[in-house]
Amino acid sequence: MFDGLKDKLGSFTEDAEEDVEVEDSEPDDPEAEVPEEDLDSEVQPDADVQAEPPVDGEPAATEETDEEAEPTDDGRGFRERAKLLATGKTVVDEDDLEDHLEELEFALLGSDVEMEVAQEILDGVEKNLVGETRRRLSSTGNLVRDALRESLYDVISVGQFEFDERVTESEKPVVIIFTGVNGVGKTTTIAKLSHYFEERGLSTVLANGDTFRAGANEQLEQHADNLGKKIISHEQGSDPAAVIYDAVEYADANDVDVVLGDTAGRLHTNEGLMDQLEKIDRVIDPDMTLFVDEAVAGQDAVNRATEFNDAAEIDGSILTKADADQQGGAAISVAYVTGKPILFLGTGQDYDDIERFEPDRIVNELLGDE
Ligand SMILES: Nc1nc2c(ncn2[C@@H]2O[C@H](COP(=O)(O)OP(=O)(O)OP(=O)(O)O)[C@@H](O)[C@H]2O)c(=O)[nH]1
Repeated sequence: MFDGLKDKLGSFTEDAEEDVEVEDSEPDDPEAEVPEEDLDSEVQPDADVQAEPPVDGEPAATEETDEEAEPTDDGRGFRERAKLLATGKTVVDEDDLEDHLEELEFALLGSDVEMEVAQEILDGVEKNLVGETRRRLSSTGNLVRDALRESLYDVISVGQFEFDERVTESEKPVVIIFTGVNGVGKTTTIAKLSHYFEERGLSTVLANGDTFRAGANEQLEQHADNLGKKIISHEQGSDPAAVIYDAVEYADANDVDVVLGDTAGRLHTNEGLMDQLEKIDRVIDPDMTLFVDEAVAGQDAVNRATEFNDAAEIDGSILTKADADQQGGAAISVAYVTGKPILFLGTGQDYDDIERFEPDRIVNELLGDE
C-alpha cells in the first residue's frame, strides 16, 4: 500500500536529514526554560545553553568558546539562540531547506497529492523545522522525519472522530447511506462493513437503494447470502428512499442495530440521481452519509469527493482498493479537501479486507516507522 509514495518520502527525509543538524534540547520540558537573568547576563553562557545551533550544516559545537556569545551567521544573537534551544525550538536556515522542500513537493505532486494539500504539507514541514516545534506525536529522534510526520498527520487527520463509538452510542437503528460513482467498490464495502459490525456485536440489514442499475439487487443479494444477512430491495426503477425507509422499519421492528443503504452509482452532475440523494436525506435523515471511491483514482477521487460533498453533504469517506494504490495521493488529500475524515480503507476483495483509517498509523507506515 502506497509503496511509491513511501519510497519518495524516504528519499526526502534521508537527503534532508544529511543537511540538517539537530540540537539536543528538551522541547517539552518546562524546566528547560532559561532564567531571564541568565539571558541578560553578558558573561560566559551556562553549559546547558551553550551549544551552537546548526549553521549551514556544520555540526553543533560541543566545546565552550568565546564565540558562543557572538551573533551567528543567521543573525540570531546568543540570547535568542539560547532561548530557542532551551525551549526546544530548532534553528534551521530556511535556505538550507529550499532544495529539499522542492524535492518533497515533487514527491507529493508526483504521487497525486492535491496541490493545495501538498502546499499545506510543505508549509507544515517548514514551520516545524524553522521555528516552533509542535510535538504531538512521539519523537523518532530524526528532526526531518518528525517534522514531516507532524505535517502529514495534520492534513490527513482532519475531521477524525471515533466511528465505532459514534455508532455504538447512537440511538438504534443507525442509518448509514453510501454514495459515489459506479464500480468503485461501494457494494462490496457495504458487505465488508456488515461483517465489520457483526464482529463488534452489532446486527445489520442491507438496503438496496440502487434501483437504477439492472443487476444491482442480485449483486447485493449475493453478498447478503454469503454473510447470512437480511436484505430489503424493491424492483428496478422504484424509489430508493422507499427501499431505505422499509429497511429502517424492518430494523425498528426486529431490533437491528445498523441499516446499510446502497445507492445508485452516479456522477454529481446527474441531476435526477442527485435529487434522489436529496430525497433520501429529507425522508430518512440518515445518521451518516459516506462517500466511497477508489484510492487508485487519485486526483479524480479527490475531485469527486469535493463535488459529492458540495451536492449532498457527506460525513466521511471510504477509500477502496488501497491495496492496489502505489501513490497514496487520495488518502493524503481527501480529508483536508473535503473537511470530512477518511474513515476506512478497503484493502482487498475479502469481507475482512477493510480497516479503520488511523492517521497516526498511516503516517508511521508512510515514513517506515512501523
Ligand atoms: N483489490 C480490491 N478490490 C476491491 C476492493 N473493494 C472492492 N473491490 C472490487 O472492485 C470491484 C467493484 O466493486 P463493486 O462493489 O461491485 O463496486 P460498486 O461501486 O458497487 O459498483 P456499482 O454497483 O457498479 O456501483 C469488485 O470486483 C470488487 O471485488 C478493495 O478494497 N480492494
